[in-house]
Amino acid sequence: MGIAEKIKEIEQEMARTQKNKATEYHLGLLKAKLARYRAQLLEPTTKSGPAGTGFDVQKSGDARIALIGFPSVGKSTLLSKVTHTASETAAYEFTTLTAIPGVIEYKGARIQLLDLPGIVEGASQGRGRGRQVVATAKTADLIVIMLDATKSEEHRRLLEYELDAVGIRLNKTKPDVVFKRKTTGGITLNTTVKLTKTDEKTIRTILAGYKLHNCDVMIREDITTDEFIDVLLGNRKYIPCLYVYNKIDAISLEQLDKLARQPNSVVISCEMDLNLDYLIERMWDELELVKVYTKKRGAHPDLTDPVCLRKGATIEDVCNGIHRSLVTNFRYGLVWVGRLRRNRASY
Ligand SMILES: Nc1nc2c(ncn2[C@@H]2O[C@H](COP(=O)(O)OP(=O)(O)OP(=O)(O)O)[C@@H](O)[C@H]2O)c(=O)[nH]1
Ligand SMILES: [K+]
Ligand SMILES: [Mg+2]
Repeated sequence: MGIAEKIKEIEQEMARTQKNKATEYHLGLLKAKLARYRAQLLEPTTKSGPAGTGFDVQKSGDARIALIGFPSVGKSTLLSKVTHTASETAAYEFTTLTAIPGVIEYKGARIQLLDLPGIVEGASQGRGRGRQVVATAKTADLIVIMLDATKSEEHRRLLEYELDAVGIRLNKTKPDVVFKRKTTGGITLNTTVKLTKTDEKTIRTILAGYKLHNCDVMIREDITTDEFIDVLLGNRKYIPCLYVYNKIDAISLEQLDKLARQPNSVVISCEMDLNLDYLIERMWDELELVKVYTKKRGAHPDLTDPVCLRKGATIEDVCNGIHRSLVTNFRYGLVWVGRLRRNRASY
């Protein structure tokens, strides 16, 4: 049996199993097993080219946004509208066959927008382009899930599933759990909050399932069993996501209103140029870029040429943003903080 079939089997068993206190333990075991198989899926399998790696497009600019969606939702149309790059668009599916980078210039930042081939259900398990698309999504600072407003709402869930399967966690923060492996001493499990979504027994079962018999675990958040497995596997990517509904020119006002009210969602029409400026503004907000201006002693700062960095950037990142060699000779810096964005940069 291949890994894909094993995964399917476990998923079916999980679906069959009723969720209650008595089955929590069993479900925990299944989840651990499932996560292990999925991890295997991502490992290179053959000598002929590494499986699970993305398209070979250089990251450039201050941040990368990946366009993920079913075929023909209008990804290439969007790229052609908001960047100077033209990507082929057509009414047939799978028009785009590789990653096409374009650049959005906005508020002094250069943001790379990656047009990607459309994906369908099962992309994360396949060996072909779908796998490459989801692997590329993993390298993005923001994922735009693009949807056709005229099509089924189900598409959104299917795409989320495919991204989840390769370890991408959308619009989530890393669980607040400290996990340390040791060589002896058994398991020390501490919690600072009451666990309502999982319990100690399940946690211990999962640790045993991973043959982790010596470790320190400190749980500081009311996590789920899945989130605990994420911590153990450690290779999860926590990436912000915007849901973009295109082709609103083809739906009723009533439908439009419903879509627009969903969290993290933007409604647009590429064809009729509706809401595209607002989309760029929202993408910029989601990236939480911080602009750093450099200043010579006794002079005003140069406001024309900022160094753009992601939220959480350090002084070292600023140095590296200016020149690779700067950080080795760097002794101290003076920092003035202007208007802070929603989430502040830490220095
Ligand atoms: N009605 C309407 N049609 C649109 C809109 N945007 C794009 N389209 C049409 O949708 C079709 C597919 O557009 P593409 O940009 O090729 O879609 P894609 O997502 O890149 O497709 P693949 O590369 O095949 O995955 C084309 O016929 C476009 O003209 C829109 O806002 N409204
Ligand atoms: K198309
Ligand atoms: Mg395309």
